[in-house]
Amino acid sequence: MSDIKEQELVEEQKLINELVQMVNQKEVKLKQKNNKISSDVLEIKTTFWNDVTINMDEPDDIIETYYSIKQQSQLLSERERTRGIIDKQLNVLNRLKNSPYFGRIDFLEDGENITEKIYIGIASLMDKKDENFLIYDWRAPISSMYYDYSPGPANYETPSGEFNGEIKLKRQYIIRNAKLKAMFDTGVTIGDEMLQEVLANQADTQMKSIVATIQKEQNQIIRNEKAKLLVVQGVAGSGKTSAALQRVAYLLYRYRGKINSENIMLFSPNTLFNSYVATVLPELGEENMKQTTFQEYLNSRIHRECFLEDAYDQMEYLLTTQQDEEYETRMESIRYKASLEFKQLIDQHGENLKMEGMIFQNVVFRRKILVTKEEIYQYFYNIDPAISIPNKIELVRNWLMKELKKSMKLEQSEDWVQEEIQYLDKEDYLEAFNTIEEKDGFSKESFNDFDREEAYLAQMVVKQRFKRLFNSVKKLRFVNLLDMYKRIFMLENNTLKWNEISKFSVKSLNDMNMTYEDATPFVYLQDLILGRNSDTAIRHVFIDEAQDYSPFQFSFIQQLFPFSKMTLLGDINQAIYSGVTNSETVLEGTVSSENETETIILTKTYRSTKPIVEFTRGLIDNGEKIEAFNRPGKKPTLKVINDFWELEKNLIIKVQSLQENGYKTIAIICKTAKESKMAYDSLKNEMTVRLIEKGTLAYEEGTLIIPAYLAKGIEFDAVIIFDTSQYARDEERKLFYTACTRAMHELHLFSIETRSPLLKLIPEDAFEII
Ligand SMILES: Nc1ncnc2c1ncn2[C@@H]1O[C@H](COP(=O)(O)OP(=O)(O)OP(=O)(O)O)[C@@H](O)[C@H]1O
Repeated sequence: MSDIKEQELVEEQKLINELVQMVNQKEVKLKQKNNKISSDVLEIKTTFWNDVTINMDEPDDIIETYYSIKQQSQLLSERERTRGIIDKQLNVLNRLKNSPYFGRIDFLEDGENITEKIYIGIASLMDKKDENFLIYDWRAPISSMYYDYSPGPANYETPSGEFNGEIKLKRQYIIRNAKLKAMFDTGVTIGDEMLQEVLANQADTQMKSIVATIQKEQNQIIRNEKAKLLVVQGVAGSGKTSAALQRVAYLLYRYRGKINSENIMLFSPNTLFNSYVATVLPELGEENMKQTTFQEYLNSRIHRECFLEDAYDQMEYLLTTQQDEEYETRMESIRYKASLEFKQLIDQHGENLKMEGMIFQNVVFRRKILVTKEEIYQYFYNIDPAISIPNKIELVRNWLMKELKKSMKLEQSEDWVQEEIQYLDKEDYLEAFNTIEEKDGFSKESFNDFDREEAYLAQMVVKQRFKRLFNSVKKLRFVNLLDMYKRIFMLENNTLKWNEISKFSVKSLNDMNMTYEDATPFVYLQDLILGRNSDTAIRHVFIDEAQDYSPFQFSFIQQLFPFSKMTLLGDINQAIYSGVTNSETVLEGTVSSENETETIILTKTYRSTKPIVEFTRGLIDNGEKIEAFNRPGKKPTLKVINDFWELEKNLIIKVQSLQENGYKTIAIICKTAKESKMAYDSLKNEMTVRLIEKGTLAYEEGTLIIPAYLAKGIEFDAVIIFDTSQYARDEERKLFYTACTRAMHELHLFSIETRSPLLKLIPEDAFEII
């Protein structure tokens, strides 16, 4: 490093020290404020009832009491809220102490003669008087130039207008524990050196934030404010998930006061992924958005109708049951149920139901039909046809509740009630006695009292027994949704193989099995009939791994969040479901027809070393378009062995050598859960290894065995493909690609007897045969 740089290093370190000192001072002040608030909170809590005037004598007094309590509790919650904000600020200061900034641009604004040094960090820091920025938050408008421009002319937009000027210098820093470790002056993009440094690190069981090295095209995703629907199509490892999470942080900053983390929802591929990304936002001083998987959502909406197959079991079926005689029909069925045509058919069914065809269930109590389904049908269709189906259902419910109350009265004189009364506890009798006494006192004629007590007990017994029935009417269980869903398969339809699809669907529903492909259409019909369950509080929905959503599912999600903007992130080459079934995904065509849609394409990949990218790109169409980040590494290896036992031996040796090389997260990726379990059973006594299954919530460092479809979205230092010969069909190419692209530093493939025919797609010199 030149002398000037040495001098600059000294100056930068001096600045860091000053900033840390400033942060320390702010921290002390904030802590004092926090202590004061904590003692306030404690005091309010201990004196709460002393400071409240309670007087219940007159209505006016009651109102006054109410307001007095309300005032005190508001005071308490306001203090607690402030304490929460301070805790968050302390958390951010703590991070700034470790690394106050990571970037700098020297910007000369047009018309000015002083070049301003703009330091950029994970949060803003003001000077003592709170007048000037010492550090700018990476999300501030001015910071956008750091990501968008190289030295030279540049501009940035603020709500009050555009500012032009020139970037004289762009610099990046690596600061750890307040010590400057490295510093780079960068050119066109956020420097290669810095990225090299970051990407050479080991994979983590938790994703990291990328704010210091966001690339220009990723920045476009993060800061996009205009698109109602933003579609990001990016190759494996191009930073889609990273961009999504930094975008959440950006939106929380940009719309502070208007939206908070509760107004943002992320649909992620599985629960393992949820925990993988959980630390990114807190690392940036923000709270996590709401997060769910589509599967969890469906589970919450389908209660007791059927046994619901999940997406993972569907995948297992698709990958392991090709010889099943119904396999082809099911494929057709999956394809059709993914389409918007099927949605239209359900809409048509919904229209028909306005005039006829609703199916109800008898309301039954102790095997006695209280209201027949025909009576409910009559009542339903006697209501004004102009009223919507959900509103009519509401009216039916109210009517049924009244009918139940009538039946409850009649039931009290039935013999079974008398019988049950005899088995009541002493406590129940006492309760009856007390209630009657409290109500209007006992009379002198004890005989009459006895009758009253009996009547009360009868009422109590019947009420108790009717509770479940009331509850089920309240929950609209009298509507037979499942049968109405089955009816759809009796409608006329020109779809190819409709008869076969219908027969197959009805058969499995009759067996009380609901396939995954039926789940969304079923919930959609349910919403048409019972009323839509939309979430109007959500302002922004993110769908990661969007390639695995069908057009039907996407359209359904859009209706669930009517006031929300959407960001879809996906990679058509990782469309493992549609790859196997050849069904449409939302990323193909459907979304581009939406209004106010913007599409951003990412072709550069950051996860894997260059040799790994050169190997994996062979597996996909147009793979040559993928740009690898120039990170050196070893070529992937392939070893073909004779049998399972030899494979076991080889795996043990391979894992050992990877561990010796210092790799901490090593994944043995299998094609299915079945294969994973088999691999686990054979290896668990030979090494420390963990099996990842569909319900696994988190994983730790070490060696794990995982089915390819659960490894989606996450990454590992080294990946071992258990047996490539299992990926024999072209339909499994995307799954194979997804599995191989999980590797950051090393990729090793094994095959029993023969190698996968898919390997023919890869140039021989892209891997080493050992
Ligand atoms: N600008 C960046 N700076 C540093 N690291 C980055 C950057 N962009 C992406 N990465 C890293 O590249 C890896 C892949 O990123 P990410 O998981 O977000 O990609 P993805 O497109 O969602 O991948 P996939 O579709 O394969 O799941 C991560 O380790 C991430 O930290």
